[in-house]
Amino acid sequence: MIEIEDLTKSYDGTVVVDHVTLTIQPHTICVVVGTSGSGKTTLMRMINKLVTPTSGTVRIDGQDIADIPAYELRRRIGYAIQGHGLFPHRTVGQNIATVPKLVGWDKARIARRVGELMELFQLDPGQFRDRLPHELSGGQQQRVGVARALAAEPNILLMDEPYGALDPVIRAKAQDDLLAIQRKFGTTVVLVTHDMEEAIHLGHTIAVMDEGKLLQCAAPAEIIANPATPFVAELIGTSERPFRLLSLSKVADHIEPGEASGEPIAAQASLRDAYAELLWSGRPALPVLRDGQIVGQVTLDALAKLAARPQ
Ligand SMILES: Nc1ncnc2c1ncn2[C@@H]1O[C@H](COP(=O)(O)OP(=O)(O)OP(=O)(O)O)[C@@H](O)[C@H]1O
Repeated sequence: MIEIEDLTKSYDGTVVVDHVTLTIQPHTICVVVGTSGSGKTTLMRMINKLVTPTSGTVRIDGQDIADIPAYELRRRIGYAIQGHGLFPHRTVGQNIATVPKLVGWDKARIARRVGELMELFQLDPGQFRDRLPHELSGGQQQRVGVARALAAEPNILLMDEPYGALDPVIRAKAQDDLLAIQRKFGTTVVLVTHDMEEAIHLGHTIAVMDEGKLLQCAAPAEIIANPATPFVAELIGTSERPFRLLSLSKVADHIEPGEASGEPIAAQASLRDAYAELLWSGRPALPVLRDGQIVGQVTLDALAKLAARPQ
């Protein structure tokens, strides 16, 4: 658990993080959103001591980080940043091995871990281990950046705009990779982004910041239904609210009996995708496909009810 209590950072008298109190539960993803300059990165960097707070405390599993040496924090907390921050003259293998080497793992264990992570991120070790970062695509570099952050098996991962530079298709894939990895390892993730869509897709909780202050921290559905301030409502995008609600659920959870006609939709698709397909194809219902079988239908009527303002 990460407990941030009354945390403030000022530079030359200008407050950039303003008395923020926030608890991040273990094994969850907390996404920090807000406009540019609202203090998101500064807040996150106080968790791994890259920035020293002016006042307030951060506790990790009950321990004040002021009492934890920086090298130990670096092992416990992975850090992935926009632009990947890879060392340009080190190979992919050497980049991923950075922290395990720092903390003194033996060679065989490091080699095993590098291989395991490369497989996990679908980078064939035979093909990619000895390449330099500039010999990779942007999406591959991004995966190496996250693999490097996870190398020493940290139980906390901090990510600062990790997908900012990726095109939408690769970005969606990278987000799904993160969700799968987070589920597999139970890592506690704090992720900073400008993108509300990304926050809703990834976050168990969303923390909204403006001018250094934390305006609201809640589950996505709660933030959409009950934004705490007009600024939070604006950030969600008033006209987007129904679609954002639909994007939170899967078709699998809203299958009805009955036989619809035409192209089926996958049970794993989001309701938002189903809604788009219903409108686009002009059908009142879509057959739902799970494990190669049609298992029922998803209907326009049901989606319209789900997208309506929560009572
Ligand atoms: N080392 C520093 N010295 C002085 N001011 C700083 C320093 N680091 C950050 N700031 C200021 O603190 C404020 C918050 O910066 P921060 O990077 O935390 O915002 P952010 O929400 O992450 O922004 P962005 O989304 O643009 O990255 C900004 O006004 C920035 O100029």
